[in-house]
Amino acid sequence: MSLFEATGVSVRYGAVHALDTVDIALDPGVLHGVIGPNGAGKSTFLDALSGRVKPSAGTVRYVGEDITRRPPRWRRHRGIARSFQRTSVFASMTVRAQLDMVAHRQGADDVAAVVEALELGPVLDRVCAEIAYGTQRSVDLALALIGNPRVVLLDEPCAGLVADESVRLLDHVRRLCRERDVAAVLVEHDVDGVFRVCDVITVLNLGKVLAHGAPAEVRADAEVVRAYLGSAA
Ligand SMILES: Nc1ncnc2c1ncn2[C@@H]1O[C@H](COP(=O)(O)OP(=O)(O)OP(=O)(O)O)[C@@H](O)[C@H]1O
Repeated sequence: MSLFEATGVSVRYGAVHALDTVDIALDPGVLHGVIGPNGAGKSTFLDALSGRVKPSAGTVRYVGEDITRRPPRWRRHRGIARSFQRTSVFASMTVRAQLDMVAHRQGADDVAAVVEALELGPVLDRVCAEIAYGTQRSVDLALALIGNPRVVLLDEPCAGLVADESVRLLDHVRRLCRERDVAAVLVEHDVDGVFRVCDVITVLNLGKVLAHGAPAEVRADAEVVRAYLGSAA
């Protein structure tokens, strides 16, 4: 049994099958990439895993318990954290105030450790609107890591970053996943980054799993190359 398992998860928006019988199994210390073209269902999948949308079919289990109908707040308190595609940072608050606010809500006391891990010490007393966008994305990641979650779901943490900022953030994600023994999902358009840092990759296309496996295996998959990677492979 894996720490976190989704089986046969489907999500419909009216007539649209955003997700069609998708499975995933997450284990501690393993970074699991989810890639696919626009509209493939990646964000919807994270929404279903984090409780933001209710699947029309399928089951989500955490430590063996069926949590399919549990809301996001319940999941966050029990160690399933999510970051969002758009930054969730409050522009007018200092970095420290935001981290403290989330720690208070979670009853957590690990702010100092998270600050150290993401090298946020120098910006702690700065207002978020005034720090570099790349650092704001690190603050986002820090907010998700407070309270020592066992599962972390990351929705495009590198959106809007330049290449070397992306490399740095993904290196952080990989290191934190290993060091903290976190089971992580990384949804990301930076395909090269995903192939570089992830241990296992699921490719979605039109709401279905197109391929699943180790990075080298997925990169060589003819269907994946045809539907998604094209000449970039
Ligand atoms: N709230 C919604 N109402 C109706 N349709 C939706 C809704 N959210 C998503 N969809 C549709 O579901 C499908 C999957 O969308 P989703 O945003 O999950 O894809 P994605 O892979 O995350 O795309 P992107 O890479 O562009 O972020 C798309 O066809 C999208 O138009």
